[in-house]
Amino acid sequence: MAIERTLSIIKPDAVGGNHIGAIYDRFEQAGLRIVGAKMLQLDDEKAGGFYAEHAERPFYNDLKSFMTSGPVLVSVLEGEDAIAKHRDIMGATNPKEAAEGTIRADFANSIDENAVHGSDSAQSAAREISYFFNEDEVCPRTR
Ligand SMILES: Nc1ncnc2c1ncn2[C@@H]1O[C@@H]2COP(=O)(O)O[C@H]2[C@H]1O
Repeated sequence: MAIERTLSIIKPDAVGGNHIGAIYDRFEQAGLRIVGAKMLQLDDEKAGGFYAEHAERPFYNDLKSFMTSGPVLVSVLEGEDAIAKHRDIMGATNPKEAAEGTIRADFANSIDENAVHGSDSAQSAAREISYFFNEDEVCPRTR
């Protein structure tokens, strides 16, 4: 299987709930390596640009308000089949539909405040990683 990179966001609800360590633990237990990380306070423009594909959706303004309501932790995860693996660990977008034991089942309360985001394809991973990280801010493991 191919080694891939994917973008992870731990959203304001999960950062505020002090769940960063628990969520990182799930990534690492699944064999994903954290190769880039930073905490950011997004503003309306930065959050809106990230979610530009949803600009016409009815939830876009609420999504921007939520994503700017507190800091987020953005990370680059690397590993075999990382994009699909990360999405499996997160669970369904709507936590009410998320499988037992997934991050959203355990840490999210609603589809609007759903704890985490992950890239959904190789193309979106490339765009989303470069949206938040310069090349020299991603550090391949050397040991
Ligand atoms: N009906 C909806 N469909 C998809 N995403 C939604 C919907 N309503 C709110 N959202 C939020 O919009 C976000 C867009 O991508 P995320 O994977 O970060 O998670 C999504 C949800 O938190």
